[in-house]
Amino acid sequence: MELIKNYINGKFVDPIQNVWLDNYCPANGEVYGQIPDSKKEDIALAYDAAKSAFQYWSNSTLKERSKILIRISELLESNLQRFAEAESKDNGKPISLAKTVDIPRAADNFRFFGHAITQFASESHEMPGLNAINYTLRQPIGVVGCISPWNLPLYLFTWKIAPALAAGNCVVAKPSEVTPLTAYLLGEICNEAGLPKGVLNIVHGLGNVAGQAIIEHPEIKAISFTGGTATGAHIARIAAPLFKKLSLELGGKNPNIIFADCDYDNMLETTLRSSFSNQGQICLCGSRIFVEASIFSKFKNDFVEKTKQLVIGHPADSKTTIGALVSKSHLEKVVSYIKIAKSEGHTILCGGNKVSLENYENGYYFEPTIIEVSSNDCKLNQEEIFGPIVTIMPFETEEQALKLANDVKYGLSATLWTNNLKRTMILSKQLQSGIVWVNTWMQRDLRTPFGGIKESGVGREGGFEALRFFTQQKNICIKY
Ligand SMILES: NC(=O)C1=CN([C@@H]2O[C@H](COP(=O)(O)OP(=O)(O)OC[C@H]3O[C@@H](n4cnc5c(N)ncnc54)[C@H](O)[C@@H]3O)[C@@H](O)[C@H]2O)C=CC1
Ligand SMILES: O=C(O)/C=C/C=C(\O)C(=O)O
Repeated sequence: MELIKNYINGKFVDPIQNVWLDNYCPANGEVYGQIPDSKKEDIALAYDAAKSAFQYWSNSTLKERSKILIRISELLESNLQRFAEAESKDNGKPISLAKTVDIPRAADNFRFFGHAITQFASESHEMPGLNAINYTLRQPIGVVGCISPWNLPLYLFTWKIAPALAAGNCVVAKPSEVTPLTAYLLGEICNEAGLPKGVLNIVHGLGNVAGQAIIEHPEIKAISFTGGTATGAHIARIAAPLFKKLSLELGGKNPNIIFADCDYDNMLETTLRSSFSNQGQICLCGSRIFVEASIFSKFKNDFVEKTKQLVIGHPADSKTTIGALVSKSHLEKVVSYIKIAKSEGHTILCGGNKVSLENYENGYYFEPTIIEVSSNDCKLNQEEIFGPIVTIMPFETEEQALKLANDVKYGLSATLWTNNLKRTMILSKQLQSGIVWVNTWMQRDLRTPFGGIKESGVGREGGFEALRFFTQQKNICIKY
């Protein structure tokens, strides 16, 4: 049994009320560990530790912060196999993905912000003729809250924590209760890297209990959250009257627009990934595929053919390309969309079923699924499924493609496949999303602003945007 503990003030501690939650393995549906069911008093303890550490950490040199963050990054890299195995076991994702994407990116997050903080600067404004100069300090906020989801557990957890720490804040963080394991292991790495006690505190537990206590805490003045749109809206309702800074990275229902003039083979390979990577559980997945009518039928056949070749298997098997969904309840949510698809009269081109793997019959496996829809105005195209289900639909004109792409409440990312420069420029400008990829997908440069518009969130993560979020400005005007 894997017993996960809270990491508070540099130590691993039991939850104060000694209440625990079961942790399930998606690959076989069995309980394999327990995690703290932390309450308000655990968050208060973590807050106190963070507050005590703030004086030292906020005054530490950039050199010290940078050195420790880079050391954490190195330790994650040298523990790659251990972390990848833990992530794969806890989340159900293929080990190959955890090893090549999740854990390397978590390490990159620390290294990137370890360097970025040494380059972060603020402005000064001289007032010619008035003998005055303004300079703007960018000061750490204090104790901040970081709440992350289950789909890219350590990747997204560290994407928040690293800039918060780099900017001189102390952190109370809560990973998803569904995937707590790598966040727990991170505590060990932080101690080994010499992160002073209390600077980072990791508390495990339910969203509506431990998470709620973070967002309600009157002295935690900034919240960085990634997760579902409904949860984001709830957090905003609580945090706004408490005047907290908020960064919300929420759901998506991203269009993947394919024109006939694209580089077809690259498009097909990438579309396979943008549809089904991580079992479709990435907020950036292109779940609505719109294809120019002249290549629709070829695309449909080729895409179905390729999808059928994906290997559904145990996450620990290196040949597996489609692992298990994260939880039983999420599997049931995904299954419910097949019923909806049938009731809405769509055509299931492939997939659509749960999979019973030999020896792992209780695991949460589901076939990668392609559904042909005839309208964008249906639940399948309007609601975030967040699983291995994509829809395809033909379009005739650029204008129609744009209208279909934008006709949704979300606005996180969009992918465009074309070699027409003018079309690229016009559509990229008009697509309602925070991120547009042209002839690529999920090509990430950590310096760029990352986030969505509409119901996909507010605020931007990444690069200096994240460092700006985790600092507050103070303008000082000096007359001489
Ligand atoms: N990266 C993304 O965009 C994600 C989107 N989702 C979407 O959201 C749907 C629901 O998934 P959930 O696991 O329920 O996501 P969620 O949004 O409830 O969970 C994300 C994080 O928020 C925490 N949380 C939940 N309620 C909270 C509260 N009241 N106060 C503070 N923290 C709270 C959770 O414990 C978790 O750490 C998914 O089916 C998917 O459509 C889910 C996870 C990630
Ligand atoms: O690459 C990133 O920074 C983020 C990727 C994915 C998500 O944020 C998500 O799936 O929530």
